[in-house]
This record gives sequence, structure tokens and C-alpha cells, in this order.
Amino acid sequence: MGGFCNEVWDATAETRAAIDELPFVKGLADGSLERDRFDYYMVQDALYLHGYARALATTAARADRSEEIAFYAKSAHECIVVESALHEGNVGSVEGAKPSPTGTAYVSYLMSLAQTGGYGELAAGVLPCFWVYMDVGSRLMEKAGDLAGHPYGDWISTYADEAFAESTRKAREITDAIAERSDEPTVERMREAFVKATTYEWKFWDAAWKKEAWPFGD
Ligand SMILES: Cc1ncc(CN)c(N)n1
Repeated sequence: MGGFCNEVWDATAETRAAIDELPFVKGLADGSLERDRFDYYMVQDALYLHGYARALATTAARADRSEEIAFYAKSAHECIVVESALHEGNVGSVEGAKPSPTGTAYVSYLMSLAQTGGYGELAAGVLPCFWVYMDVGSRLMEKAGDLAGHPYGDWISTYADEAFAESTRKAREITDAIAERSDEPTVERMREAFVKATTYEWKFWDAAWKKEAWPFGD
């Protein structure tokens, strides 16, 4: 696959290596993660996915090629239907729950791209959410081997799933094609969006480990 995605993947190597070192991710891998930290994460993630699905729907609205409109609209739908089923299965309804400072910041960042950024920035900003999870999920699957009896097997199998890998490939292909037809200032803004969103992925897991809360209540 093409230039832009390979370049930003390399540019975020340090952040991604730091993700692998997070205690939350290590505990998810070997199953030693305490259930209360996982539940905190699941609730926050369900709230995040609600905002992320809206960012994907806006990406679909910004696209002007039929195939790209269909891809982002389908991804928004799957995010609500497939991923939310995983969350509901683990923590039930999240009604009344409030987003953490990091969850608020990540979704607000994506919404700012949706409000003021161009299509390319938005496509680059939503890409780490596919790619980082596909990458982590498939490597955790390899490491775990057999998921039978693994306490977080349903999480691992959701993100190691071939359908999720295919969506990630498609999101990369579209983002590469947008970069290819964009001018350099646009590509620079796309790079920044990808790097920032990847950093937010690190922060999101770090916040879950710390069970981050608002300092004076939410
Ligand atoms: C924070 C976050 N980033 C990515 C994903 C995978 N869609 C997720 N569920 N949550």
C-alpha cells in the first residue's frame, strides 16, 4: 500500500511502542487486568464510540465518491451495532455515565476536525481508531493463541477479526488516495491529525488504567 499511510505509521512508531508497554494493554494481553479497570474502560469506550460514529458519519458526508461515502457510512453503522454489542455484553447500559477528561478531549478533537477540517484531515484523524486497534487486537490474538478461558477473549476476537482488518485496509486505501490527490499543506494537516489521534489512543488506555476522573467531580 501507498505512501501516506506507511509514512505516518512509521512516524508514530514510538507512540505505538509506548501503547504496547502500557500496563492496561499488557494486562489485557495476559488476562491479568483487573475487571474494574476493564469495566471503566468499556463504559468510557461506549461513550467514545458514540462520538466516533458521528465523526465517521460526518466523514461520509464530506466524501464525494460513492464508494467512500458508502465505506464511512457503513463504518459508522458497524461502530454502533457491532462494537456497541461488545460493550453492552460487558457492562450493559451506559446511560447516565459521563465521559472522562481524556474521552472528552479525544471526541472533541475529532469533532473539531469534523467542524473545521477538510475531508482529508477527517479521514486521517479517524484512521488510527481502525488501525491501532486492528494492530493491537491481532497481535494480542497471536500472543494468546487459544482464547478459550481468556477473560478478555471477546475484546481480542472483535479487533483481531478479519472483517475489522478488511475495514482497516479499506480506510488506509482511501486515506492514501486522498493524500495522493491533495496538495502539500493538506497532506501536512492530515499527518498532524493522524499523529494526534494516535496519541489520543495512547492516552485513552492510560486513562483507563488510572480510572481517570474529573478533579472536582463531573
Ligand atoms: C478509543 C478507541 N479507539 C479505537 C477503537 C476501535 N474502534 C475503540 N473501540 N476505542
